Amino acid sequence: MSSSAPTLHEKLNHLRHRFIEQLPARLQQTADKWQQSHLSLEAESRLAPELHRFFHSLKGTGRSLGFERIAMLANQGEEALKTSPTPPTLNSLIPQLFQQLAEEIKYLQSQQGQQTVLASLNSIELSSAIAQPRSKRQRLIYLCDDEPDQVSQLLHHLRCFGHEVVHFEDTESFFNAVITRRPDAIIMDVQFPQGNTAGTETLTSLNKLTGERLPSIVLSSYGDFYSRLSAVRAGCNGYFTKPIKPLDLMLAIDELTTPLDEEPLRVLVVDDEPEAAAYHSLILEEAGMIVQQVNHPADALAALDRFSPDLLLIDVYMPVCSGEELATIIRQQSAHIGLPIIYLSSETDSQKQLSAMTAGVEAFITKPVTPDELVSAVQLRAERLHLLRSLMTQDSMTGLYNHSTTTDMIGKALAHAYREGSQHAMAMLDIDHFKTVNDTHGHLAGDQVIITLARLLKTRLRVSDIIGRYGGEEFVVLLKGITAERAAELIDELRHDFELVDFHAGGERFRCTFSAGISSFPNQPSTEALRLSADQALYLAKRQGRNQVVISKEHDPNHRSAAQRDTGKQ
Ligand SMILES: Nc1nc2c(ncn2[C@@H]2O[C@H](COP(=O)(O)OP(=O)(O)OP(=O)(O)O)[C@@H](O)[C@H]2O)c(=O)[nH]1
Repeated sequence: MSSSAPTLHEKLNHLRHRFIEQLPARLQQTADKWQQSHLSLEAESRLAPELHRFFHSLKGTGRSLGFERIAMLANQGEEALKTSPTPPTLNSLIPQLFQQLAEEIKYLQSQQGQQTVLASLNSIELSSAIAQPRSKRQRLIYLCDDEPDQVSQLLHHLRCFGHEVVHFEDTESFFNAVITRRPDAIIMDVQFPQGNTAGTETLTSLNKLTGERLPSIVLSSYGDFYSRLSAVRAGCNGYFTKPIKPLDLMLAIDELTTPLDEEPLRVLVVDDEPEAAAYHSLILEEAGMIVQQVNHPADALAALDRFSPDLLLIDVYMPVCSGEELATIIRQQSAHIGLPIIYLSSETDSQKQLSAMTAGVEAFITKPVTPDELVSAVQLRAERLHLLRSLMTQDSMTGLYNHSTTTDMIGKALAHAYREGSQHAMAMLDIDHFKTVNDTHGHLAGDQVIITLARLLKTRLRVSDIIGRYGGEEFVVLLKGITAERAAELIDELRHDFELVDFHAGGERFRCTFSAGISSFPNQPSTEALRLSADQALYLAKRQGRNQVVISKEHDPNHRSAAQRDTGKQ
């Protein structure tokens, strides 16, 4: 039985429960410390900063998660400590606040309280930018067409590039499906048994009913003026006459939706409050970003090197070291000079905000922050650095990592795997007889083959895998956390799909294949050893007849590749 992924509201609800669950123990611990500190004035003043931090973070996280009363009580505690009143005032106020907080937690844990929590949760508004992650690689495409030959060819190409495709043979079932679940794009045939423009008429009715113009591309046997006019009136974004070239159709789908080459933004969240860090991470992840959390400032430097974020989101108020101090430490390292930093704090005092900004941070966001505000603040500041970085690290033709970046990233991944004791596999891929492809069909057609293979790797492998263009028609992939055997199976599936892709040049149709060699870590303990070993296996694959995947001999001398097993080759 398949269970659907939790929605943002469900994840938020889980986070709120977790926050409320751990709060009584935290409150009790702080109350006990306060009780004991009464023994001396000195103990009381020693506890004051810790108590201030407790109220401050409770206020921030409470507000972010929508616990208004908890935030209000915490604010009273923070203000009382800030204005440093005489001990007798504090002595009566603090235990009173502890008591009120304990009552509020009890209420929130009761059935009635939980209903209130749910009601406030449902009031969280999510903009369409957040509800629909920008960078998800897979799109939902509805293909409505009743011509079996064309359909099977299109389905192969669309699925091969990682899209989820639902096929409808008639306009009625297509119509009902769109009402139930909106696709990212529609591919619609124009002619059906009901009429020569039944396809475009269905789209027109849908647009009227939904009040939206659904992204759509029309396929037609005719290129005449009136057929095209019917498509324009139905609000279609593209018009293809048959026979369709699937790769051209894929490009049109890309233009209709978000470009695939757009790598998601990477954000590092540093916050000593796990629930606050989890809340902000959740919002950014829902908007399609890759987020990593660090709960101790001392771990931030290692995380920066390992994760290479496009932006840092720091809580200003942390124990051990403040956000300002952390930002200064980071800024003092030349590698991170241009990294955008955003402070996140419940501090509303503008003077304090101004002084915090002296460490050269880009923005100061006051908690609680709405999902929309957080996402747009991060996007605004991170995208410029992200673009500059892409230009330096990516191969311009394919959008894959270039040679030096790939080597660099694999080195870092291996260092991490060595510490964690995990395993990785490396695959080297090379297009077969590529010189002949160029010589026969032209350099532009050759480029198209390279771009298509790059795209196939990008859409079908995991976001966490490292995919690089090593040289001309050679690619390298680090497949994380899997064995050489599993990697060979995965690459062999891609090999099989790739050999069925149709390319067109100068009125001719042609197909291409690739060969691959696989090596594995820690069998081969360094980037260079992995590369050499995978290269030897690739050489063997070429010598044995190409269009196959071979696992390095050093890995297992008795091993036969997945392709060899398929074809029974020795
Ligand atoms: N179109 C195109 N061709 C390229 C690019 N980079 C390298 N090439 C060409 O790729 C070809 C690679 O040829 P070889 O490495 O000899 O490969 P092959 O002998 O054809 O094939 P195998 O023996 O199966 O590897 C050369 O003709 C290069 O000019 C590129 O970016 N675009």
